[in-house]
Amino acid sequence: MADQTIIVTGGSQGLGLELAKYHHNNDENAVIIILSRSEAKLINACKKICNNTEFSKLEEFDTNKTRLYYHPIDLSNAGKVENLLPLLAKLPTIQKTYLTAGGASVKLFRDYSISELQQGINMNYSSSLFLSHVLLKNELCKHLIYFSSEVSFFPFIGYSSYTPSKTSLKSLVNILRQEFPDCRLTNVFPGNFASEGYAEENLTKPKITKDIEGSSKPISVEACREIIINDINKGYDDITTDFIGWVLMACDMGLNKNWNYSKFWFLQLILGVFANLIIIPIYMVILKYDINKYLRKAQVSDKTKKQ
Ligand SMILES: NC(=O)C1=CN([C@@H]2O[C@H](COP(=O)(O)OP(=O)(O)OC[C@H]3O[C@@H](n4cnc5c(N)ncnc54)[C@H](OP(=O)(O)O)[C@@H]3O)[C@@H](O)[C@H]2O)C=CC1
Ligand SMILES: CCCCCCCCCCCCCCCC(=O)[C@@H](N)CO
Repeated sequence: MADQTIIVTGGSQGLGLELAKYHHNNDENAVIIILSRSEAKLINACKKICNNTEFSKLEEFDTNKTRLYYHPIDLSNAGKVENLLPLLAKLPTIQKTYLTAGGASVKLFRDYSISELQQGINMNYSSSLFLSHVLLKNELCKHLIYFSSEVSFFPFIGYSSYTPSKTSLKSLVNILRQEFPDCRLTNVFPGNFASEGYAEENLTKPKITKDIEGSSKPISVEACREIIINDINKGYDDITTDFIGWVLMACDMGLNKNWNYSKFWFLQLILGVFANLIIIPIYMVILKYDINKYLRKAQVSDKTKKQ
């Protein structure tokens, strides 16, 4: 019978669904719980995870019946997340919680509505913040896995509603590592991978953003999951999923960095010093030139549209 629990937020699609599927197939003594906002999407995801066999609502928890559960919730709603406590407290030991919920809407800052900016904070920061609080405060989970992004090492044009929240997550994890030394806290910084969310963000992504992030070619969701699980199993806690992500992490020096948490960290240290001295200053000059050229062009086409 199942004697442990694995929770996946954002488990209704993309990487979250893939992680839930992986653990459902590979950890036979684990209860899997997926959380996200849309009940219809969650039910669909459960069908994919268990090949249309048994699954149930979290309120009807009974390990004799099934080990796959779903629970629709907006994780950016602090009150609703706090009300999860009685449901979480009666589960078998929570071994892992993947805080995968999140997503990007990618545009120029001036093109967002105020509510889109609010959504960016809700989806990418609050949705992980509040659940972390409930789990850590009540000592309910042994290992939390956060999903930031490579962009948290390098903020650039197009991601203004997203990057600041992902950088906040990175900062939060560094603080929590100090306060909760007995709980394992992993921070994943993925590069592009081909999820449903990625396909959608590409519909509005400005050309300049596509050009800058070109070196992070999208990998498949399965490949991304494999890298993350392998690295977690090897004991790494700051994880990137492609080469450029590893380089950007190396460039992101400072008091926050837990150097020995990442792969080939000593090489990162040397590269970081060298890049901060020479490569980055040159790259920033070129980047500024490219962005200004793009903005001038965008302005010209705006004006012609208005005429
Ligand atoms: N794809 C990529 O290239 C990259 C992705 N990432 C990050 O990795 C994570 C997974 O990405 P990906 O698989 O692309 O994501 P998707 O956009 O494909 O899926 C996002 C998931 O999060 C859920 N979700 C969103 N907001 C909330 C909320 N407020 N409460 C509860 N659930 C919510 C969605 O379900 P519902 O709509 O039903 O709520 C959905 O299940 C995200 O955090 C993303 O920012 C990082 C770097 C690159
Ligand atoms: C030494 C200096 C070199 C600088 C090179 C700069 C390359 C930048 C690559 C950034 C890739 C970002 C991928 C993650 C995007 C993401 O999180 C979204 N797709 C979310 O869905």
